[in-house]
Amino acid sequence: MSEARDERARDRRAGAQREARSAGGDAREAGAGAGAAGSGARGAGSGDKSGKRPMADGERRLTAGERNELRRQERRAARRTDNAASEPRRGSSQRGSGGARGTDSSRAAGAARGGGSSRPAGASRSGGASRAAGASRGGDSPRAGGSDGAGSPRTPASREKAAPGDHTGSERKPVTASEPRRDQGPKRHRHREAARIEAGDDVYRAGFACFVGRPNAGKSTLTNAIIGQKIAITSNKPQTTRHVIRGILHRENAQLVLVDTPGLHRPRTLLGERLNDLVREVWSEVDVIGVCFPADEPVGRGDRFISAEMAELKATIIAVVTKVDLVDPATLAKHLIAVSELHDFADIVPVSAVSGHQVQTLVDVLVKHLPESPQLYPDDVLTDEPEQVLIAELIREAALEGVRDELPHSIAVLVEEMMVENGVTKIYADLYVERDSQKSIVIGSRGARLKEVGSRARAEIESLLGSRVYLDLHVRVAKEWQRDPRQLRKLGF
Ligand SMILES: Nc1nc2c(ncn2[C@@H]2O[C@H](COP(=O)(O)OP(=O)(O)OP(=O)(O)O)[C@@H](O)[C@H]2O)c(=O)[nH]1
Repeated sequence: MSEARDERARDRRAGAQREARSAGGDAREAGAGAGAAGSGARGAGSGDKSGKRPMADGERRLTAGERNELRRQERRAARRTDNAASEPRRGSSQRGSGGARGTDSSRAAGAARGGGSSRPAGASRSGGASRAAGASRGGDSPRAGGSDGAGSPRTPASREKAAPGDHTGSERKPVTASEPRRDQGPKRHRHREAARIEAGDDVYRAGFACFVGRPNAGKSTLTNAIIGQKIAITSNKPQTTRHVIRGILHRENAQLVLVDTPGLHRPRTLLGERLNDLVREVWSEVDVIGVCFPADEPVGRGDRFISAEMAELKATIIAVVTKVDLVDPATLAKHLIAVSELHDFADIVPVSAVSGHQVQTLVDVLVKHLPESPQLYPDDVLTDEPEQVLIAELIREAALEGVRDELPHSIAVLVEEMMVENGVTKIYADLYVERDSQKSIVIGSRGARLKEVGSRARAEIESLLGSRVYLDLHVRVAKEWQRDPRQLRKLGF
């Protein structure tokens, strides 16, 4: 099955390359035309309005698809080199070196979070809430499994199929959650063993976790709060997240790879279907899943649906009650009880990503359920996402500000070209919408809105890259791109 998936992925990549190559010519022509036609559609940069670097005879710029493929190949090669270099460190000796490695990065991440205290912000809510969660599990529910997955009556069919002894920590390689651990044969459910070992032991743990939940539940904000850097964009528009983005938290005795996924939703377009497929693929590959329930909204049908979907997964499932800063303790207590009745969660953790309340506690709980494993990523890596993707996302986030109705869903961004000149990173990006009317809204009167979007995005990109940025934004119409397989491929879906 994984071979078939490999093959499909190869086909997709080859198709995307072909697509990118053929689209490259059109895009350049269209760009030149639009540039000449109206400066209103360009904005945000400073100076150098003339456009891109002149090409030498016979020279051709790589398209975004080709550049991404090149980077992917480079990353794969780098990982292979890392694997080879770290081979002697695998196994038990890994733990000692992991200790020394983890300290600084995890301290840095904590500092960046601006608090990082494991003490909950509101004493009454914090201790109370997590006790309340425990109490409601133990008291109101007949299931008393606690956090030990081994005591749980739930036994997914997939677990039964797994062959014993097929996985040891020393076999693990630095892989991404979207690239399944194919080299390991059938998977065993390591989290049971992990949960059996008390937190705070001297075991090195590493693995993948993700947050799921209805759109707008606070998944991306929580991911950023845990990683300590903005790796995922957020907005108050549902279905903001469209990419699977991995953030890596380094601790002295653990490495937690958080996979930010789009919210599961009823798909209305081909894009929606693809995003849902992506989410389910991630679910089947991670070690721990935190189902997010926003505390300020009653438990509803969507929450019940998602909780039911969890039952068949191999991962350890915990509940995360988000946005607790928005409700009073009594409302929170009721909410915790309602959540505990949805599913036999291994743990229930109330948090606020905005105030930082219990974020560290949540990290402890996630790590507790990770398997014993060697380090998966090098020390200083916070995300394995290509810069271009992060930058495109920051531009999209800026463009989402202040737009409403269907427009947020119609916006897509592709970074066409990036280069560094005299210490300035020059970025040429296209912002796609689906209709001409949307194009006028995004550009605004005399280009004012686009300029604002550019300034906001540029500030965020400068903070990401740590360098001065020149940003050239170009608005294009790609009719009905959310329903068009060709356009979707071009835009990276
Ligand atoms: N007050 C408060 N607001 C929060 C908190 N966490 C998230 N939010 C807000 O809730 C909104 C949605 O947050 P996101 O992190 O984008 O939600 P998401 O679940 O990733 O959304 P999708 O991408 O649609 O799946 C944003 O406006 C956040 O600022 C929190 O702890 N407290």
